[in-house]
Amino acid sequence: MTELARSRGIGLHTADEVRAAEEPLLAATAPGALMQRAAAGLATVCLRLLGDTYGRRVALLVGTGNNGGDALFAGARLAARGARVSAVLLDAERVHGPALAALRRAGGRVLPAGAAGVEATVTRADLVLDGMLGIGGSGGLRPPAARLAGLAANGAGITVAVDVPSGVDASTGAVEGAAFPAMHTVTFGAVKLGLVVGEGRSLAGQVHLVDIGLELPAATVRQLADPDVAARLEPPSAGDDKYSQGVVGIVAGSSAYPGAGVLCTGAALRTRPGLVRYAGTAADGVRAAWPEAIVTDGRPGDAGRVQAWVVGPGMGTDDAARSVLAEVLATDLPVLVDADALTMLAEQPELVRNRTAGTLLTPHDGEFGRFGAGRGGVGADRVAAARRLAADLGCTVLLKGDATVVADADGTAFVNGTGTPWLATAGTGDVLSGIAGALLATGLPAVEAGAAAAHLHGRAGQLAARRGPLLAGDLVRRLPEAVGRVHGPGPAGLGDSGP
Ligand SMILES: NC(=O)C1=CN([C@@H]2O[C@H](COP(=O)(O)OP(=O)(O)OC[C@H]3O[C@@H](n4cnc5c(N)ncnc54)[C@H](OP(=O)(O)O)[C@@H]3O)[C@@H](O)[C@H]2O)[C@@H](O)CC1
Ligand SMILES: [K+]
Repeated sequence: MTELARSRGIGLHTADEVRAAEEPLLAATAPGALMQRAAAGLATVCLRLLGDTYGRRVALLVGTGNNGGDALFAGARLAARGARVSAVLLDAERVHGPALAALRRAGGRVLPAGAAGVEATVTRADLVLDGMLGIGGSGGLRPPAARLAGLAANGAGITVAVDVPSGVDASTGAVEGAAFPAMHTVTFGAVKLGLVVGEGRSLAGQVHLVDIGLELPAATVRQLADPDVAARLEPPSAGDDKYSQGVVGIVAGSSAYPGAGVLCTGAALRTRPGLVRYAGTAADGVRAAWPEAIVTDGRPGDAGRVQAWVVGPGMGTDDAARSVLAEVLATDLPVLVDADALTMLAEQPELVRNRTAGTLLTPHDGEFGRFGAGRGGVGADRVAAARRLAADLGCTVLLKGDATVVADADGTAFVNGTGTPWLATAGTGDVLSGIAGALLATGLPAVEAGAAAAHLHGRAGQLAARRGPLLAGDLVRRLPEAVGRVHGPGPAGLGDSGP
């Protein structure tokens, strides 16, 4: 097995996939055994978070399904360790009976959601466990559940979601109205896709996976970790020269606005310093900033041989820009299309439909909406949106966001896990394009190059944000450290310990 095949990242699964995997396991195990595994794992995480359990106040928010059962059984385990546990029931008539009995046996207190003491119970708890809704939830939280989520948000305790924060769609991360704001989510059997994408990402907090013995099909959506990205960044070998490490050509910026060309070229150089070529009207600015680049103010065809192109950031949308875009897309090389080039491409999508080499489009939500398949906007399901545009154009789509999604025309997708809100800054997209273009030139398939680039970009952002507000140029400066970070400290134990 190759290094790349081994480093496939963490699988992310939908609620339907988890349900399908649960069925045979439920049939093959004793009744209630899976719930006991879930509750034991949940209680272990809560014990770790609480530290000393004796006398600590724990509030359970309990819904009508098995998610509530998990919370009650875990609460019984915490009560047995000396915690003062109170269960707030959304519906006292419909609650997991054996789990409620277990909590009562362990000395837990039970009160209905409408009782007078609920507000104090939830807001003064040291830990609030959200067992209102799991993968069986749908639509926005109903009012009693929404009220409890609000109390937990205003309380002082550690907030822990059981399987999924209530109100978050487990498969898409979408939220309609209120949701439980979790500092931690303890999830069972598989990491649900909705915990890492869309609004779900910030509501889930830190995700803890408890193994309950589920056997899932190979995931079609994955998240790369540092070692997975390292496996995609082949370091130069002894026999390499400046041409053999992958040469990227950059078409970005303009004479009036050279910044995008400078940032994009710099990011490519800092990712794969072997050789970067630049062709465009920001040539003077790029030459001054990056004497290491080979620069021409001519057309792409004048730049010399490259293995991949980046086209678009800050290049404008005039006739000259349109003709340059058409020239680059007519090559049989991988091309990354960003910013102004996306605006032009949305008017002429046929330019990419029949390309044989990889094409990586990197839209933000606004640019996404300009394409036919993107009309109506990205919507609540960001993975489905990226897949839709990729399938329509036969391309790879990197949809930027808090958790960037990269999807291929065949449905293979990655959700990025690194980054910081500080990345929402002018010019950071130009940097991402330079990184991804440099990786495309090394021969990585577009979906892999996009996923690895998003990860590196987020890591560079995290490193830069340690010093406060970041500028796009700070990302470029931090890229070598981000590359070093994903490779790890190495055998000698030297290197930056990271953020
Ligand atoms: N299966 C297994 O082996 C294992 C499963 N496990 C656990 O089970 C969980 C799945 O359990 P589940 O299927 O019982 O569904 P669950 O998420 O508890 O919710 C269903 C209830 O919610 C209600 N409801 C729905 N929408 C709502 C809304 N918007 N606002 C308010 N209420 C709403 C709905 O009510 P109804 O619509 O019927 O009135 C229904 O009664 C899973 O996430 C994991 O924690 C683990 O123990 C491991 C083993
Ligand atoms: K929950």
